[in-house]
Amino acid sequence: MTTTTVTTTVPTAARVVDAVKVYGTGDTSVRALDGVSVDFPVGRFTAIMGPSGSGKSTLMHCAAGLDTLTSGTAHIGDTELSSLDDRRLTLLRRDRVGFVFQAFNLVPTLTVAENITLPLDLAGGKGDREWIDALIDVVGLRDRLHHRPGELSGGQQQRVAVARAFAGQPDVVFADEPTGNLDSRSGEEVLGLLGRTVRQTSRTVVMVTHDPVAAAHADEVVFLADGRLVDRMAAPTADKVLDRMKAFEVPS
Ligand SMILES: Nc1ncnc2c1ncn2[C@@H]1O[C@H](COP(=O)(O)OP(=O)(O)OP(=O)(O)O)[C@@H](O)[C@H]1O
Repeated sequence: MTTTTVTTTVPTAARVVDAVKVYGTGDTSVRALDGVSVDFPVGRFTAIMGPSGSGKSTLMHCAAGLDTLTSGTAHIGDTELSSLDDRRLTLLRRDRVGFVFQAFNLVPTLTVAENITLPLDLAGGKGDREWIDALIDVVGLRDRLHHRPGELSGGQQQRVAVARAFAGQPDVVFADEPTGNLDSRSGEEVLGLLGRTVRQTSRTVVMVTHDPVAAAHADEVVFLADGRLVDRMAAPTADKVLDRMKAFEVPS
């Protein structure tokens, strides 16, 4: 009798391989990433954690094509980013990547509805109206569609930013400290929303955070220290993440 081993591999929405990023030259150079290989699977919510200066933002920026690696490769789906010229990289960021930043970055003169569809309007397309309609319900903003950002709470504004990030059905949404400007209750709402959007729509989120409570909303946490990937934790809880972070503080 023969046995067949079936291995199922989850496709990756984004990944970096042997990523090195050096800022500056000579004595003052900083090795912000020192040989990181990490993949962000499709349909998962991954948090990146680590002490201040460990390379979290650098990793996110390089993985998202906002910055370039010194060596190694960064991929969105099957596309290797360094193979793209500036124009194609801009199109890839526009069409296949969504962003949520700490500062909500909404356009104050546009309504909620207009802010959500802004990237699609700038791209000259209409997007998938059914998807956007469903998204408005996921983020709970149907009764605010004609309001302007200034008429919304911080948490509501970040929910608009989340809807905008997902509007074009990107391969991956990168969120950089998305709850950094929010009180804990609004932060919880936005994190719950990110988690729900991933689970209900099989989208992919990669989030940089300092906060163990925020990281606990993710499916998995990857830990950086001194520009290296040092650990991964599935099914995180705030306590487990906090314990792991405390270990970084122990002098070696
Ligand atoms: N543009 C830059 N020029 C020079 N050094 C930089 C630059 N950006 C980041 N660095 C350095 O690279 C290292 C990693 O920085 P990075 O911002 O990626 O870390 P981080 O983990 O996101 O930090 P934090 O949690 O404090 O935001 C740090 O030593 C930082 O000082």
